[in-house]
Amino acid sequence: MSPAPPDKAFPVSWDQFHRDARALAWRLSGSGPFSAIVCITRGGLVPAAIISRELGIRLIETVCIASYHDYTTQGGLHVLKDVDDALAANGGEGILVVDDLVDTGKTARVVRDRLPKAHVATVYAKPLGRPLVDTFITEVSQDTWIYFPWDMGYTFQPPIAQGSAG
Ligand SMILES: O=P(O)(O)OC[C@H]1O[C@H](OP(=O)(O)OP(=O)(O)O)[C@H](O)[C@@H]1O
Ligand code: HPA
Ligand SMILES: [Mg+2]
Repeated sequence: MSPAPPDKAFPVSWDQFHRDARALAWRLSGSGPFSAIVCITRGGLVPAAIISRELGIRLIETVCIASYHDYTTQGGLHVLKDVDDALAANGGEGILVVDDLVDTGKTARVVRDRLPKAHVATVYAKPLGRPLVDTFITEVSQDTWIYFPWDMGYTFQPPIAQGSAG
């Protein structure tokens, strides 16, 4: 049986995401210099674009990992594309790994095992995954689902008095 979906919702607008990703870049500006970004697709693509612009990092590599196949349910972890061997050669020293969030930490663990000396950064973090990241901006509880702007659209909201869940 699938685990219950998280109780709470944390919707993030494009404006909010841009602010939070830029705040992450500010925080990271004291930790570099970084020679390249390794972005965990797909979710890491958006913060990686913002951070690369802010920190002037133009060498961007991807590691392509998928595990949430059915909305909020995590399945087996699939590494669809690994990091380039040349970048991983010295354990990832001087490399910045970027993702949108860390939840259980399973995705970040795979990348850490591959790049043990890299600096791992996410915009959002949940408690189980938090030990796997070096830098993040906002923590939400484990029973919260983060709704990213690229996953959402505008829909009618019933008034609170008519039983809107909020
Ligand atoms: O800490 P974890 O429990 O491993 O979860 C975090 C990962 O889950 C999501 O990716 P997903 O597998 O949904 O793929 P996507 O980035 O292509 O949406 C998210 O973008 C992180 O990469
Ligand atoms: O809270 C989340 N939101 C979106 N994608 C995710 N992938 C793992 N956890 C989450
Ligand atoms: Mg992802």
